Amino acid sequence: MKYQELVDVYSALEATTKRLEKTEIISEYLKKLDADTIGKVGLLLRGGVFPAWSSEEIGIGAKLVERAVAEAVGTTPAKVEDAVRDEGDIGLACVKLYSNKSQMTFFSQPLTIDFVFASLQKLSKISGSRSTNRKISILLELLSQASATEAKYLTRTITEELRIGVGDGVVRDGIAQAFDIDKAIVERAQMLTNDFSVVARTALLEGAEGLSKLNLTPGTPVKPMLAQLSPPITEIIPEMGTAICETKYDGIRLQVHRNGSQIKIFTRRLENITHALPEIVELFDEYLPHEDYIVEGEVIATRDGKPLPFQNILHRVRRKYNVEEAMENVPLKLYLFDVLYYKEPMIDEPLMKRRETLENIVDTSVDAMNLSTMLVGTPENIDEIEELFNSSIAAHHEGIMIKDASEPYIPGIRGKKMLKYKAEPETLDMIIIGGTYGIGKRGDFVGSYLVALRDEDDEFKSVAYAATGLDDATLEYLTKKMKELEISTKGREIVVEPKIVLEIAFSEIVESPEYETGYSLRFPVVKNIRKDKGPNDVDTVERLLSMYDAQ
Ligand SMILES: Nc1ncnc2c1ncn2[C@@H]1O[C@H](COP(=O)(O)OP(=O)(O)OP(=O)(O)O)[C@@H](O)[C@H]1O
Repeated sequence: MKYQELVDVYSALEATTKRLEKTEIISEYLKKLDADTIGKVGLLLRGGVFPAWSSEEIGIGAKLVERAVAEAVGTTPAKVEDAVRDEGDIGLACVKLYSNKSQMTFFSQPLTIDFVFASLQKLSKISGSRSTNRKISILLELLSQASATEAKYLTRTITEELRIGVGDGVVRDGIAQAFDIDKAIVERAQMLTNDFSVVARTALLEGAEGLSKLNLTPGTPVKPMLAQLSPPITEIIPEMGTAICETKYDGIRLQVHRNGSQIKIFTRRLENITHALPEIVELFDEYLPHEDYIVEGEVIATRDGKPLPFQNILHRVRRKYNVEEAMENVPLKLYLFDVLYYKEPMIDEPLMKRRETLENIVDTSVDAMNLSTMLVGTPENIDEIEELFNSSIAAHHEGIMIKDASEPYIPGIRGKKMLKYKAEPETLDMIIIGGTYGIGKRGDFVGSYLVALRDEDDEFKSVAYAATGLDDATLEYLTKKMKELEISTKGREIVVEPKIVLEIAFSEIVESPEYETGYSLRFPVVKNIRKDKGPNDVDTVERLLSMYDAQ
């Protein structure tokens, strides 16, 4: 199957903002594909060649792509860089450069989806000495055979920014429509496997029945169930009837998988961090049965028995070297709160049953291994729930979680069945898409950051400029990062690739036509750089709107 056909689909998708049209385009295209190709296209439509659960990435920097483009079209990297600055993106720059292409390719064959897919996967595996040359030669093989539009989307895929306004939702709807399957069935299959290649292929070969059979597999991470902000305890508990109320710990959420004798640890972004936490692997090996399981919990860093701020645990997890030393300096403590799989999938069981299973399988006789502190809350013991909240705060934790005891585990959903009740006001995680350099002495620093939220098509929409809450060292760090991610700079305004996530607090959400969301924030303050989060974890415009309605 020719790559150009997929590229025509990309162009059609980019040309419309209407969700139904996008769904129709995808569905019509998918119907034409065989089982092998549809698996690849399932991933390529989302701009990648690895499933969402995989930590593999193409891993090619913008500069290297610019070098390869320069060579492919017979110009200099500086000219390519200029074109990127003028056009605002490597893809559009390619369209311009390829129209003036001086290099002729002899015996050029059309690119196929198979070849593109295999080459992009190969790129991620190259490391070590002379790796740059080997990467360039793979890039050149692709780019010298590419048409202008192929080069546009190839370079965007390689730099991991496809920009066709297609999120998981549209791909899911496209698959559902192509094979006449209920959207909810496709969605569930995607949430459980996190792999559009498996979902698309199964939909084609086995339809709804095959998709319904897909389930969790220990070893493959699943998107976690997320929490909404809780209304007052006195309101929500009568509504839920029976709730499991637990201390909310301020650490990092871990999903721990055992498959045979292998234990793997993933973050909530499905990143494999097993290597950074050897003592946690050991704890699981020793204090849980040697059965296949998927268990979730929060890990916190402690000193003298007291919890340390979240940043400390982040440093532990990010560490690649001197892990042993860090183990001594930052002792970790685990608080397990859910089990998704034990010998068999458990997510459809009510939370109360899952909690009972967890209590039966975890040996908490060692200080580091714990279950989350919990009580069963009902309208009759609201005072005890309030007491749990107070004691959690007094012990320097964040607050409490309030979870409906009768509910299943729904991966990837931020629903009403799992709530958080915190002492601190709510914040939103936003992505930096640009900024403004300061004036005078501060002229070298980006002092004000244009932040954005994710819409339903995974496009970033601006919300506010945040300029408060940063010390000089952080300003310096952010400015350096922004320069690395720079797309263009005009005057004092810089535009960057959306990669850095900031946690922003604010006093109020207000309507504002100046920003793309149509809303803005009063008194935005940067609380943290969320190095543990990426573009996919950025909060949504929908969430902003629901907070606006709530205020
Ligand atoms: N007992 C607990 N049960 C469930 N989650 C817990 C618990 N203690 C701490 N947590 C953490 O709280 C998070 C739930 O809040 P939420 O879904 O809003 O995640 P978040 O976006 O990281 O928000 P926050 O920044 O408030 O933690 C979980 O992902 C988990 O990391």
